[in-house]
Amino acid sequence: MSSTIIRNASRQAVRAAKAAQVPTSTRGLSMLARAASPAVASLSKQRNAYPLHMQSRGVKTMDFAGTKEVIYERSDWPTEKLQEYFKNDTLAMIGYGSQGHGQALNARDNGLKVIVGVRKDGASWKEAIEDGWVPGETLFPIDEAINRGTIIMNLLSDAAQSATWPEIAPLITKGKTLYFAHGFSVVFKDDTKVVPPKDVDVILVAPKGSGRTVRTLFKEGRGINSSIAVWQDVTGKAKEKAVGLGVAVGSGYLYETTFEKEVYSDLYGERGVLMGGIQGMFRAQYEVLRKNGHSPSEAFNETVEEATQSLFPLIGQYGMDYNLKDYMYAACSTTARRGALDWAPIFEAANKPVFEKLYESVKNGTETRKSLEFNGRKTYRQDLEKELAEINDQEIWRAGKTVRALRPDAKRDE
Ligand SMILES: NC(=O)C1=CN([C@@H]2O[C@H](COP(=O)(O)OP(=O)(O)OC[C@H]3O[C@@H](n4cnc5c(N)ncnc54)[C@H](OP(=O)(O)O)[C@@H]3O)[C@@H](O)[C@H]2O)C=CC1
Ligand SMILES: CC[C@](O)(C(C)=O)C(=O)O
Ligand SMILES: [Mg+2]
Ligand SMILES: [Mg+2]
Repeated sequence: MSSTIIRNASRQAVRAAKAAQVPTSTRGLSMLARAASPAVASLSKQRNAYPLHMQSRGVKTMDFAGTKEVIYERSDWPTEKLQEYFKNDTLAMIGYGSQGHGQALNARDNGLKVIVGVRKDGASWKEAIEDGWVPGETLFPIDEAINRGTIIMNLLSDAAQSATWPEIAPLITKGKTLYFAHGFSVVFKDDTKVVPPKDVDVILVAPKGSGRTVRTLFKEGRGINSSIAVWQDVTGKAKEKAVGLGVAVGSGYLYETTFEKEVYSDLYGERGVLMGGIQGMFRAQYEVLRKNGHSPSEAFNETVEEATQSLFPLIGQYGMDYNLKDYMYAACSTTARRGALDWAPIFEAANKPVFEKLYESVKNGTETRKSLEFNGRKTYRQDLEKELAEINDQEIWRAGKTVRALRPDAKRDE
């Protein structure tokens, strides 16, 4: 059974490598094979089952649809090397939201010295204690954590990074490293006023997934993909540190970018297909079905449930590769294929102007200013919760709750 899975994944990886014009003997196969089959990834972890040619061997240049890019892999940074490299460092995780939590716990589990810094009266302080951080030992108020740290990981909310900068900036003294998970604060410095001191390395590791996923993938022995970038390299080691820290916080592989490219693409993606776009598209389709007399369950199933349970995972595993039997199009009927091929360009044309507008709004700082204003309010948590509760209360998501409860594997605590 396992050898069949590996053989199939290997074939898929070879095909994918050919499509990407990468020689099949290169080290990219491990990543391609893992993308092709999570089953193989888990088998590999359990039994070290990868054939040699599929094992990952670190930094490499790969061909992404005709463009060569450098990527870094966890295999270049085994735990012993991480621990040795950062043996004189204290990672001060400032902020304990979704990312702070995931990255701090992963780095701690990788054997690095990590402390957490958050405000004492906030929700994060309590959450950190629940996760085993000890006040006075590994959990401190923000200023004290920065004083104790050598690598200052500023993972406060983007708005809080701006609001707290006047107090934080003087504490970022020569010899420390300033680390972000987003390009927001320094790229939009005219709005945020975050200008790092000239004598410290400034780096970024931006996981391309939620902090919760950063943690769960790490615990499963897998790894998120992250972007890395350098804003300021004083020591000549900034990039190396970024890669090492990227691995320490749970990345499986890392792509090199710039602070600007990271923040533009990130703000754009989350407002677009990843969150805002998909939410809007789901709702529009659902509402039209309902207006035409379809029941809530039918409208939900045909819009969200089938997408998340069946078709999107196929895209995740195989993309749209027509060579593979299980890719999304091949797995659907010829009737569906015909209709989808006809309608895809119509949706593309309708959406393109919206995406153009969105990109412009990101690049000219409008999105940043809105975020700073809203998330900078004292009442930001309550204000957000109120709006999110309104979404929860929309019929589509109430119907979804019942649909999910019917899944045979459903957790019954919703
Ligand atoms: N969420 C994600 O998965 C991703 C996030 N990022 C980036 O990582 C960084 C952190 O994001 P995320 O983890 O989502 O955290 P949030 O944006 O949810 O921020 C939460 C943290 O900010 C603190 N905070 C908020 N306001 C203040 C304030 N005025 N003073 C002091 N502390 C404050 C909160 O503390 P308290 O509990 O005390 O309010 C909490 O610890 C951001 O740069 C974000 O863009 C990057 C990739 C993905
Ligand atoms: C998609 C949202 C995100 O950009 C992320 C999880 O990557 C974020 O800012 O949370
Ligand atoms: Mg993101
Ligand atoms: Mg983001």
